[in-house]
Amino acid sequence: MGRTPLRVWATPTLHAPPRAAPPQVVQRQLSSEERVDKKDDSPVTVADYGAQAIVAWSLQRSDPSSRLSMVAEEDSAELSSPAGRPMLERITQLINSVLADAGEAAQLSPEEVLGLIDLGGSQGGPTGRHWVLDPIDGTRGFVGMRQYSVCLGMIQDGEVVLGVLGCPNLPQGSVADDDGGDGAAARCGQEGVGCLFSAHRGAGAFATPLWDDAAAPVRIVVADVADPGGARFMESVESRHSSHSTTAAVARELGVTLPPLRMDSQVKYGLLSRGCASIFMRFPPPSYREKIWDHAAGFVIVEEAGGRVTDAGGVRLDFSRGRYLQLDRGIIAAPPALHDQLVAAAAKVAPPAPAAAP
Ligand SMILES: Nc1ncnc2c1ncn2[C@@H]1O[C@H](COP(=O)(O)O)[C@@H](OP(=O)(O)O)[C@H]1O
Ligand SMILES: [Mg+2]
Repeated sequence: MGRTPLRVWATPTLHAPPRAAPPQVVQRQLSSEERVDKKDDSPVTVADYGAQAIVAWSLQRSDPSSRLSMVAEEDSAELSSPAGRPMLERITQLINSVLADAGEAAQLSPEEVLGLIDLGGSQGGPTGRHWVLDPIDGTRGFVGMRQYSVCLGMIQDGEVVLGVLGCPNLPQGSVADDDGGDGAAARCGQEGVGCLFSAHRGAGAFATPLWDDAAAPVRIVVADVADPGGARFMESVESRHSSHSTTAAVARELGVTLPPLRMDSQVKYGLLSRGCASIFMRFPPPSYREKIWDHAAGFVIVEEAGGRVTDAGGVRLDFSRGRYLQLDRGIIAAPPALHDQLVAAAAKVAPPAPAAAP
């Protein structure tokens, strides 16, 4: 990966002069005018919109001859009204400062920014090439000064073939229990913090320091753990996103004794791929529909690191059905030696709901 705008957006201030507006700066200085709550009550910030526009700009420029299909989280609805104008102008200013810092001559207008954000409205599907973007995954973590990630995947004819996870607050070494908590952001920009995970289908999974263009990517593999007694499991920080009581019950049933590692965003897939933990579980409320941008990049990275990612019934995730995943209960990811045991434990403590009577 060269010095792409995606990497520039995620460059910490310690290693680059603060002319640009990397997300750490935006994260630390986030004001109440720079975030709004969406209709579903989840937050969105200038960083979410800015990252979506700049990735769309970059993808479009990389292949101007083809029509870009991008399935992405954000749309311009909140920014298009007069009330959204100050936020749109702030986003435009941030983007233009990132572009200038990257040595790009281009400067965007607010209207161009709206157009770029709305390039993310593709429906995806089983044929053709679709980019899948979560510009800031874990926005609650971003707002709460915890973990978050910039997640880009590529689907080709229904299969995720490429994935990149930029994790600006994630330590490059071992991750202790408190690394997902409030201490994480205090360390961002420090030596040894900030990871880029990537995978190309059939070519393995790799990790590299996020801001060091010269560092060679290192091949990563999932932990070789078959004994649940030595396994560490990960879950969301937010119990409203994934039931902590269900994961605890599955872990108990399996014989996992270590406490959970709670982290925001797809950094969990990165940590699983790097062998820092051996299980990821997610049990959202039954009415919730998981979106493909929350899993596509992490999915291919875990698979290329030798892991399995399925729904709670053991069926491999299917990214060919549009913007949503169709899941049985939730998501389970683990090395093969643990995965079957996990599915069996989930079937015992969180069985599928009985089919509705005809
Ligand atoms: N009620 C809910 N149940 C499950 N997931 C939810 C949810 N509300 C939001 N999410 C998703 O959970 C993601 C964060 O996952 P995690 O809890 O693992 O950090 C959010 O991504 P965004 O932050 O990109 O919106 C959002 O897509
Ligand atoms: Mg997300």
